[in-house]
Amino acid sequence: MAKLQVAIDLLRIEDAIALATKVSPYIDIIELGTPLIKSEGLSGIRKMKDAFPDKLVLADLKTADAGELEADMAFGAGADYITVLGATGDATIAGAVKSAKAHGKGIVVDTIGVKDRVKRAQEAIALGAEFVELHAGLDEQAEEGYSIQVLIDEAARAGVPVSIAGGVNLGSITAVKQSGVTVAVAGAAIYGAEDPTQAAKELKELLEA
Ligand SMILES: O=C(CO)[C@H](O)[C@H](O)COP(=O)(O)O
Repeated sequence: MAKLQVAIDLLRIEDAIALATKVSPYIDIIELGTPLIKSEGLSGIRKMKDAFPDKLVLADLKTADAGELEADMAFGAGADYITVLGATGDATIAGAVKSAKAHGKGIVVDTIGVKDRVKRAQEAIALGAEFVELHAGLDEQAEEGYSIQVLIDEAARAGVPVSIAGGVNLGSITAVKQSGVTVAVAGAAIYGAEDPTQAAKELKELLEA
């Protein structure tokens, strides 16, 4: 069964925890988005984990260098997963994986900006990542002609554990699920919904259908 991850792209940890409180019954992984971490720092990760000790907490660090050090910092603050950029070198991914193994946690490699996402996903799993995020970021989503279908097609042929992020919503989540993903990531479809609790509930139901 695929997991549901909420990407919280808010700027204040109080707002993020309030949102997580509303949606957590339907969520497997709570993601602190990159802007939230830049705004609140490592203490934001600690506050979220303290508020939800039984949930998996993902810190979307998008680490580009010093993989082992940045992973140590976030795992020390309570993260269960961190993201490392697939666009960076293998040594950075390997360093973060070393830290994850030492802490009993996991690395997620984010393919944002990577030309051949499927090839890089396979390489990242070989390096020890737990799963790879096939990701079209907010800027790519805003480009004319963007369709999540590209990610869905890539997930179906990846042959390794992947998540999809970039426009997962009530209209797309069934196709996302059918592509065989390990995790479906929904940000705006939840935090931007009029009723985030209902949105999370419906997304979870479609994922489990
Ligand atoms: O990591 C991100 C941006 O870099 C977003 O959290 C991720 O893309 C979620 O997107 P959406 O709001 O479309 O679900």
